[in-house]
Amino acid sequence: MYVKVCGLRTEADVATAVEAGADAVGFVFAASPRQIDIPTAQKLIADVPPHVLTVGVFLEQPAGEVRQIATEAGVGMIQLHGDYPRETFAELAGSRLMRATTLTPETDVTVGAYGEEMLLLDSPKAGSGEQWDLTRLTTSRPDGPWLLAGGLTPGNVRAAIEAARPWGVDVSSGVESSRGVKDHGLIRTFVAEAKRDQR
Ligand SMILES: O=C(O)c1ccccc1NCC(=O)[C@H](O)[C@H](O)COP(=O)(O)O
Repeated sequence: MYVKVCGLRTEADVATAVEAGADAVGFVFAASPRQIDIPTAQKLIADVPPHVLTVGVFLEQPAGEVRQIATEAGVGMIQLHGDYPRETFAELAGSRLMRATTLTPETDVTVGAYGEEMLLLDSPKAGSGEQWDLTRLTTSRPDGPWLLAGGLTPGNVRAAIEAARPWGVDVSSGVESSRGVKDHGLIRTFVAEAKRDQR
């Protein structure tokens, strides 16, 4: 099970996620209590070993701004939230991309449909800690490298994996003690639970 821990803001957050066995770590550049600036991101990313993917998170920011921040910060992948058209993905081609979207009857759930390498199915309010109805996956479900997000916690991630059978999971709110503040014990428990029976 691929595990991404998102919204990291401190060296201790990064060290904890890496030591816990996270496969990817996320840094938020969108307006958010979790937002970090480029110099901080550069410093944190320098501490991430090469086997762990670094992901920059953006929400409805223009492609030029996304490219500039991602390049300066040195992230390995760009995660795009919002109503980005295929043209924006084409503009950012050359970077590794993750398309973050909600699941509606109209959602194209084919991984790569927009040129992305990974797909993230999230709640309508990204980073809110709100869960969504996983039974919607019975009529339409992706295949390949797709991550489930939205209100996952150490306590519900196993059940969510069994219900949705994702390729990976992504968490932010569920491993925080308060909004934007990571709880290192929760990060360790979340990663262990998500990867349980698979090590
Ligand atoms: O975290 C934010 O504040 C945020 C703001 C704007 C766009 C995306 C944002 N976060 C994305 C993520 O952290 C994850 O990909 C995911 O949505 C986590 O959801 P949750 O575990 O429910 O917080």
